[in-house]
Amino acid sequence: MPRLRICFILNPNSGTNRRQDVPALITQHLDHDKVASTIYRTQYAGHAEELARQAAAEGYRVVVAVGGDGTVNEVGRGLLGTAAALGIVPRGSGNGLARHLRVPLALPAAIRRFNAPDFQRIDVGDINGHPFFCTAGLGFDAHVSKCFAAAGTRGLATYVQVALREYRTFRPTPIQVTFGEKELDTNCYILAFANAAQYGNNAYIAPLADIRDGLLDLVLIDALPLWRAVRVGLGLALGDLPKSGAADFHTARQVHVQTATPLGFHVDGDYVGEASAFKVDLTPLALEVAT
Ligand SMILES: Nc1ncnc2c1ncn2[C@@H]1O[C@H](COP(=O)(O)OP(=O)(O)OP(=O)(O)O)[C@@H](O)[C@H]1O
Repeated sequence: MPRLRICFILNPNSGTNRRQDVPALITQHLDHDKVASTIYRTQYAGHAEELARQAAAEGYRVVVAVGGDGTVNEVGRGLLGTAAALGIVPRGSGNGLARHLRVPLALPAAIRRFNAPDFQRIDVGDINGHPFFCTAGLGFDAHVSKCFAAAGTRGLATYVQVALREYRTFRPTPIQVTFGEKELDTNCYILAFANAAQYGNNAYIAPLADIRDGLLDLVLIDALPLWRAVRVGLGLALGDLPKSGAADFHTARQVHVQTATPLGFHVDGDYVGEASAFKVDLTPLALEVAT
């Protein structure tokens, strides 16, 4: 049997547990009779996408993102349209896609999975030309991801701190949302597009989202008074937001959004920028993953 060729793409800056020596763990936990592996290290933001595309062109069957959802997004983007499958060694602070795909969070166990991986395909979302694999969103979640990036420290505690601080001043924006036969004139506090069920850290924004159903789960929160903010927080933690009545849920393959004033958006937790028109769609089963 020829050995499975795997390329690991390591973001040296990701996550809160940077001290773990990933190359040593790969040497220790891969079965080198079954797997031939290489490690590429990213040198700048965006580099993982280029390295992933290069690894796919070099014939690697699996290209593994070693990092958080930002690195997973870059590697996934680089692999779209190629014959290589995406793997994940989760080393971020949220690890939304890894958690959704039930990749072990402990690095040795995650690495050992590549000795005999399972292959499956997942849907891929796109917002204004930016692919996403886990979630994208407009409004408060995007605003918090922008402030979080500027916060200097990572992790859930910083995220919650930033969200609580920004909650005091963030205001909703009037929007028009069109999908299928529906047209909603509403306000956007948060409009999330979920391919996977969670933002990361087991915060379940769309607990019923199926990453293989050919549909995005839309989660709309038009206003967030304190009572509802508490219920949304609980719903994220308990995974019962759809039952809570604190958010509206829809499913769609394609969505158009017009906003009264420019609104920030994120893909997979990384802030992208502002726009006042959004086209969001989903391509079914567009990416192969190895888990
Ligand atoms: N060598 C590098 N130098 C600077 N930035 C990098 C480098 N490699 C990758 N990046 C950028 O770092 C960003 C954050 O990485 P990543 O998401 O993997 O880690 P994280 O932010 O700690 O995890 P999480 O997204 O789970 O919070 C990525 O979007 C990527 O663009």
